[in-house]
Amino acid sequence: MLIELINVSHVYQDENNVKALKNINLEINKGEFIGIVGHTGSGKSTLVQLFNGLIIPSSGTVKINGKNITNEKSNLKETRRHVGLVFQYPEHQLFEETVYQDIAFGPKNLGLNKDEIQARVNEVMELVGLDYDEFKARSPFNLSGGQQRKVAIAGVLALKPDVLVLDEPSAGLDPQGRKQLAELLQYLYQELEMTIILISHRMEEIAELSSRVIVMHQGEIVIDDNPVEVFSKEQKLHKLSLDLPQITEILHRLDERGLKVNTSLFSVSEASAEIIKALRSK
Ligand SMILES: Nc1ncnc2c1ncn2[C@@H]1O[C@H](COP(=O)(O)OP(=O)(O)OP(=O)(O)O)[C@@H](O)[C@H]1O
Repeated sequence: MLIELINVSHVYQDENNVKALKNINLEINKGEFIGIVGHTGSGKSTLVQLFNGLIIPSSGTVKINGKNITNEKSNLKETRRHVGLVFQYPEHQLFEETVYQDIAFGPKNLGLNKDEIQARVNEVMELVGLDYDEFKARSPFNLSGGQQRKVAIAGVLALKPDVLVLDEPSAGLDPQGRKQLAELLQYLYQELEMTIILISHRMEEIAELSSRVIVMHQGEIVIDDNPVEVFSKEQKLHKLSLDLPQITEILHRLDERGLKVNTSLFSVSEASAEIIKALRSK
C-alpha cells in the first residue's frame, strides 16, 4: 500500500475552526491514476496535502509506503521524495534566475553531482516538452504562463517521485496547453508507471485519464469508484453540484430521446463513433 489514511480528520485552527476533513479512510495503491473531484471547499487540497506531510492531521493516521508519518519520529524529507506535489498555480513558486537552476534546485538538495543533475534537468525538460538548449538559460519570469507551468512541473519530476500529486494543474491553460498536460500525465502513468493523483474541476479530464475517481463533499469521501460507475450517477452528482463530462451528458440526452447509445463514454472520438453507429442501425 502506497498511501493509507485511517480515521483522518482535520480542523484548521483559526477563528473559524473549519473541519476540512471528517473521518477519512482511504487506501491508494501503486500504479493507480486517481481523479479527485468535489465542489469548491469540499476538502480536496487539504486531503492531498496530507499525502506528503505538508499538513499533519488533527487526528488519525497517515501512512506512506507503510511508514506512519503522523508520529514524531517520521522522516518527512524522505516522504517528500516519494510524493511530489504540484500546487495550484505552481509557477508562482518559481524563484531562480534561469530555468535550469530552478529545475536543478531539488536534485541539488538531494546531493547529486553536477553531471547527474544536468542529466536529470535535461530528461525532465524533454518530458514536459521544453527544448533543453532553447530554454535552459532563459529566465523563468520571461516565459508564457503555460511554459512556466511546465518548468514548475519539471522541477517536481526532477526529484523522481513515485507518486505525482497535482492540484488543478490545467487551471488557466489554453486548450493546447491542457491537451499537452493530459498527454504528459498519460505518458507518466502508462509508460513510466507512476502513480498519479489529480484534482480537477474539469470532468472530461478526470473521466478520460483516471482509473479511479474520488468524489468529496463537505470534508468526506462520498463516492469512490471507477469512472464508468461514478459518471453513471448523474442525479447524485448533480445534487453534489457536479456535472457529467459534456460529451457524456449528450449521450445521456440522446439515450433519453430513444437513440440507444452506450452512455459510459468520455471522449469525443469514442462518442462520435458510437452516435454514428447508433444512427446507422436505426
Ligand atoms: N489554510 C487554511 N486555513 C483555514 N481554513 C482553510 C485553509 N485552507 C482551507 N481551509 C478551509 O478548509 C475547507 C476545505 O478547503 P480545501 O482548500 O481543502 O477545499 P478544496 O476542495 O480544495 O477547494 P477548491 O476547489 O476551492 O480548491 C474550506 O472550508 C476552506 O475554507
